[in-house]
Amino acid sequence: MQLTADIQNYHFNHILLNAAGVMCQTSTELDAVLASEYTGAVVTKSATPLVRPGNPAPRYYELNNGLGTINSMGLPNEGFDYYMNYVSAKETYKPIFFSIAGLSKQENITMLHQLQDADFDGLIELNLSCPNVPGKPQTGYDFEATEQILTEAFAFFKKPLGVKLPPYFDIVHFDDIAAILNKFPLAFVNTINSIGNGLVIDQTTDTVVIKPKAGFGGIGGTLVKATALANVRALRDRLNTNIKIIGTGGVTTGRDVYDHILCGADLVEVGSQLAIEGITVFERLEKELTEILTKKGYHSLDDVRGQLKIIS
Ligand SMILES: O=C(O)c1[nH]c(=O)[nH]c(=O)c1I
Repeated sequence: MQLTADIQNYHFNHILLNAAGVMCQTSTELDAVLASEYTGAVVTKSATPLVRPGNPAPRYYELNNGLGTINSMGLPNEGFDYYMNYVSAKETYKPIFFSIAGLSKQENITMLHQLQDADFDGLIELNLSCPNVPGKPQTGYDFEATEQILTEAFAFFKKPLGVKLPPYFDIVHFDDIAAILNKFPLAFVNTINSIGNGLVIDQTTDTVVIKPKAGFGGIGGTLVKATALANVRALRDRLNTNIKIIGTGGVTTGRDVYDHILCGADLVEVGSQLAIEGITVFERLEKELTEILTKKGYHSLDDVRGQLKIIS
C-alpha cells in the first residue's frame, strides 16, 4: 500500500506525525516520535526565543468520556536554541518540522532570520494560532496581521515555510484567509489548531477542570473532528495546489485519517489521541487506515486524496 506524501523536495514514507505540542517538548519525546516505524516526520513544540514554564497547572485535562481534551499549556517550551541544537545534531532521514510561536511579530521575524541563517535542513511551521497565552490574540484571526507577517517573512525567508491555522467557522473567512495565503509561496498549511477557549466542567465539584484563564482552554480530540474536516476541505478547495495541506484535529481512528485525506490532506497529525494513547497510536492508525484502503480496493492514497463526493 502506498502511504507516502511529498512537500516540495521532502519525502514522507508515512503520512502520520504528532501535532505540535504533543510528545515533542524534549529531545526524549522528539526521539520517540522519530523512532516510531509508523511516523513520517516529527514536529517540535512551538518555540519562543526564551525558555517558558507555561501556565500554572492543572492546565491539561482528558474528558472522561474519551471524546476530547482541553488545554491551556501557555506555550511551555525549552526555548528556541534548544530546538535548534536538537535539529542541528539529529541524524534522521525523516523530515523535521520546526514550529515557532513568538509572542510578537518581531519575535517571529527574529526566529525566522535565525532559521534562515542556520544550516537547518527541514520545514518551518509558523504557529499563528496559540489560544492560550493570556492577553495574546490568535494572529490567525487577524487577517491584516497574518498578511503583514507573511509579507515580512517572505521578503527574506527562502526555506520551506508553512503556517498553523486556527479553525474558521464562516465561509467568508475561508475565502478571506485563502486569498491571503495564496499570495505567498507557502510550502504547506496545517489546519486546525485546537478550538480556542472552550470550557469543561467537573460534574462532581461544579468546577472548571483547568486553572489558567478561569478554565478556558483549547479543545481537541473527537469533539473537533467535524470542524477539522471542514477546514481541511475548505482550504484544499481554495488554496493553490502547490500549497500542501496537513490535516490535524479529531483523529482517533484510521477512518478519521481516511476522512482527512478524502478532504485533501497530504499529511495527517495526531494530537489529543497521541497524548491519551501514547506512541503506539501511530501503528494502530496506520493498520486501520490500510484495512479501509484494502477493503475499498485502493492501492495508494493518491486514489483517495481530495476525492470526497458531494450530493449533486
Ligand atoms: O497552550 C499551548 O501551548 C498551546 N495549546 C494549543 O492547543 N495550541 C497551541 O498552538 C499552543 I502554543
